[in-house]
Amino acid sequence: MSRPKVFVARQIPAEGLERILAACDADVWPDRLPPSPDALREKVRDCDGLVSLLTDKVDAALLAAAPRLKVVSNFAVGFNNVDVPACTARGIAVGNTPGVLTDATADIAVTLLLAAARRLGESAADAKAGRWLTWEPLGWLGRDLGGQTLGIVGMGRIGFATAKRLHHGWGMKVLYTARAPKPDADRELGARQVDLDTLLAESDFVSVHADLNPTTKGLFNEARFAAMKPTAVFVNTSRGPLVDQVALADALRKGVIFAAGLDVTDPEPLPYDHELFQLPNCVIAPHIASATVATRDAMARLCVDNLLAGLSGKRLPNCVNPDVYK
Ligand SMILES: NC(=O)C1=CN([C@@H]2O[C@H](COP(=O)(O)OP(=O)(O)OC[C@H]3O[C@@H](n4cnc5c(N)ncnc54)[C@H](OP(=O)(O)O)[C@@H]3O)[C@@H](O)[C@H]2O)C=CC1
Ligand SMILES: O=CC(=O)O
Repeated sequence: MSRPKVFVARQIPAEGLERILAACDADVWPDRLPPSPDALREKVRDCDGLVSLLTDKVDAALLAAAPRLKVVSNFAVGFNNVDVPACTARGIAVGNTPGVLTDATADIAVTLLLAAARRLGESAADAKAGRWLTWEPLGWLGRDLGGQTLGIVGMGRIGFATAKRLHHGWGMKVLYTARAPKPDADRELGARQVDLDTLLAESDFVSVHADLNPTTKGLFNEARFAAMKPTAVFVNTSRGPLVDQVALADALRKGVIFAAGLDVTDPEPLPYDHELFQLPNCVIAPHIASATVATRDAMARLCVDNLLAGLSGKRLPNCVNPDVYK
């Protein structure tokens, strides 16, 4: 029997790649930069399976070019790069990698929150550039976390893990928005579900963890930043398009909010001359929240489990479109 044909859209950790190569006829994109849409379409033409990354758009045009495709295994928990309804309509199962990156991502949310609150990016840059003149009582004053109010927008896995760290570690009070109540968060953290207006008005720190979907796209606009405290710190580790970046830059420049920490932007990479990079009260990481050795290994395991299950006609262990089995 012939082996399934698979395109792997980038190098992934070796353990995962070895399992794919052992079971499939696999073509692995060798470059550091992603394949262009045209190259991706060409590569999947006769493939049964695709390992995609969040930088690869899996849309109707791609699916039309891949008549044999049975499974798309996304190497990420977020799957906004995949047109899931189009995959379902074609009977293509879509997999993602939830859970194994929750802790690493929550760690970066807390890191950015601290860095923004304590002006770490700005002060470290000043020190490196020769602007560390002396110890100053009024130099680089930031904001304390202890006992402050944290607003979690999207109390899913990563939102909960972030809230746990900040509640248990810094005694923060937790407010959250969610589409359904989260009894675990209420019980374990004494968290309170509120509407977004209340969260923005009452929170000292706002951390965004909702996935990118039609209800969250552009959620953080001029009015939402204006509704926050002038002392507020805003953190986004979810997806760039949840934020209107012109409005964010304005809010940071005018002191509408105190500071921001971002792991995600729109576009990615953010051009190095973008205004957000020029603002001293904005800390930007290049989408590194899941970037630990152990986390990327674990993501590779889940991703390959999904791929191999889909190729053999089995239910994916982590399937984002279970309707495909109806
Ligand atoms: N920076 C990085 O490297 C990483 C980024 N991410 C991003 O983080 C996101 C979250 O991941 P994860 O926590 O595992 O996913 P989850 O699905 O567990 O959490 C997302 C939560 O957002 C909620 N939500 C969706 N829309 C809204 C809304 N309009 N208002 C309030 N809440 C809403 C969902 O509610 P409901 O329960 O009702 O669906 C869900 O609870 C990913 O989708 C991805 O975009 C993830 C990993 C790494
Ligand atoms: O952004 C990363 C993800 O896994 O989603």
